[in-house]
Amino acid sequence: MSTEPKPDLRWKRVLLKVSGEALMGDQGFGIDTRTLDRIADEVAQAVAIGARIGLVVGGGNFVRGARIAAGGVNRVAGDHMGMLATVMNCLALHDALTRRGVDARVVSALTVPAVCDTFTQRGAQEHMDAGRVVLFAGGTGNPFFTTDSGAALRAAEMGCDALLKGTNVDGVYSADPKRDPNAVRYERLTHQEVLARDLAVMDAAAIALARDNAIPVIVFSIQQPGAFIEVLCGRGRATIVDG
Ligand SMILES: Nc1ncnc2c1ncn2[C@@H]1O[C@H](COP(=O)(O)OP(=O)(O)O)[C@@H](O)[C@H]1O
Ligand SMILES: O=c1ccn([C@@H]2O[C@H](COP(=O)(O)OP(=O)(O)O)[C@@H](O)[C@H]2O)c(=O)[nH]1
Repeated sequence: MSTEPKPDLRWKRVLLKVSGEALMGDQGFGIDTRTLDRIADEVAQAVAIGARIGLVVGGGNFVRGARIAAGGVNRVAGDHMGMLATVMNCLALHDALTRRGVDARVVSALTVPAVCDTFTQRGAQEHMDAGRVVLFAGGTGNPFFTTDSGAALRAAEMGCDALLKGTNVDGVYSADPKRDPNAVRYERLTHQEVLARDLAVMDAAAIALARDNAIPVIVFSIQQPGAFIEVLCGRGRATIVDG
């Protein structure tokens, strides 16, 4: 048994949202297995230091309903495709976690019984309470929603201490930092400030749900190796949205 002292966790029961695009790594599409393995390593490390983890994975590395609809496909069909993309990402991450000996389950809001269990609040809660990593596939299970909203919903249902948004940027900025080189990064904001200033790092429905349930949202770069563990311990480069 390791004699290494375990670091103190600032957040013990968390919902980690990983954007689909983050899984692409440097590729333009799909899953980069090196990135997948690194994220699985970090989740395994978090479990080893005592964190309870629910995971919502996006699907933007494969399909976004709105983008498909812009090309003429029916929006609901496009959103169903997007939700199926989240199932694929969860299956990949589940496999990577299982290979590391982490006890994990995929539960989907969009029922695909041949490949994973169907989400129920009670079943998922039991898994989390037992220390299993729960991968929530299918977002909310409804078209016209996003996996950010799915993440806020599951964070509330699972009684999580915080919603950790692991994305491609290292926090919330005054404007989209990918478009505006003069955008300023914030250390701390309230949910209400994010909504009032229309800071588009997360959709408004997700921020409002987190606000209404007093769930802090922490935005950090999942691209940065080690950042997830740092954030779990209350350190590292991130924006905290709270209060
Ligand atoms: N005010 C902002 N602060 C930080 N990031 C922002 C902001 N506005 C827009 N973004 C964009 O939001 C993205 C993060 O959201 P995410 O859900 O991971 O990706 P997407 O919205 O493409 O699915 C970043 O890649 C960033 O370019
Ligand atoms: O509750 C949900 C969650 C997701 N989606 C669909 O799945 C796609 C992928 O999710 P998202 O865009 O949130 O993924 P991310 O941007 O995090 O990769 C979305 O574009 C939607 O088409 C949906 O219809 N309902």
